[in-house]
Amino acid sequence: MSTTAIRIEDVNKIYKASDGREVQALTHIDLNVKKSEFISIIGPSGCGKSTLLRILANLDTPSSGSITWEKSADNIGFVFQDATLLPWKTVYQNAKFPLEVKKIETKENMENLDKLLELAGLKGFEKAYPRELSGGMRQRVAIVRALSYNPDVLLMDEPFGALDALTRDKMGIELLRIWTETKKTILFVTHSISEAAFLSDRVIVMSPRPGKIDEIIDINLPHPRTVEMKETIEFVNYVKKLREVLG
Ligand SMILES: Nc1ncnc2c1ncn2[C@@H]1O[C@H](COP(=O)(O)OP(=O)(O)OP(=O)(O)O)[C@@H](O)[C@H]1O
Repeated sequence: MSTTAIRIEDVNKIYKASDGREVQALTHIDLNVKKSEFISIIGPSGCGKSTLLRILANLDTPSSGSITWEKSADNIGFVFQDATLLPWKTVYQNAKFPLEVKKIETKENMENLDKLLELAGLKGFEKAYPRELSGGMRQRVAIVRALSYNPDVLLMDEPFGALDALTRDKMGIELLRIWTETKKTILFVTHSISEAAFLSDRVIVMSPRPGKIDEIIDINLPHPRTVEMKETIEFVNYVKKLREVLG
């Protein structure tokens, strides 16, 4: 039986806009995220996807409701749309930066970092600088960096949004490979219905603001997932269903 990694209960978020107006960004969000589950979150612009991720990352607080972590709320990795690498540091230095900051450059962590760089196809590029990398490679460094301290949960906010369609497809496959190897719990925000269907165990569909969960769709496609699967009736039907729910 799968255990719960994060329990989100009746989370609401109201922002105070600069003109004094109140903006209800999230309303009654209830969700049990299972351990090692891949969840995507889709919904129209402004429905609160990033807000939910920011609250989970402890970068913001809910106005009401609660979030309960199976382990520690500190044990999370965050990947944003832009890789946000430090331009003056090499691939290796960027990837190990959190270990340096947290002062946990142990033998085990350094070995794990080497494994992750290999898994992400970055072996041989350790000494390269971000400006010498493609967008996809930069994003892979950001993913390795987020995984370097072995977080249980990875929060990803449109991580492939700035990539071209082909690179984006490849990155999806890479991410699934890393996910299968590392068994992380992943929450993944995307604007792409097809990407959500392809990557996920479950897709959370949110309604327009004030964001609430409209529907949760289980994606029962086998693993490992391949690009060819996108041509199957099952996959096309999932995409159709998600599009219908989004309205
Ligand atoms: N710091 C803030 N102060 C006031 N309002 C905010 C703040 N952050 C977000 N909002 C509002 O909350 C709502 C949800 O924003 P959020 O960025 O979470 O949406 P989103 O679904 O991630 O959007 P997108 O898909 O466009 O990235 C929006 O109406 C936004 O204007």
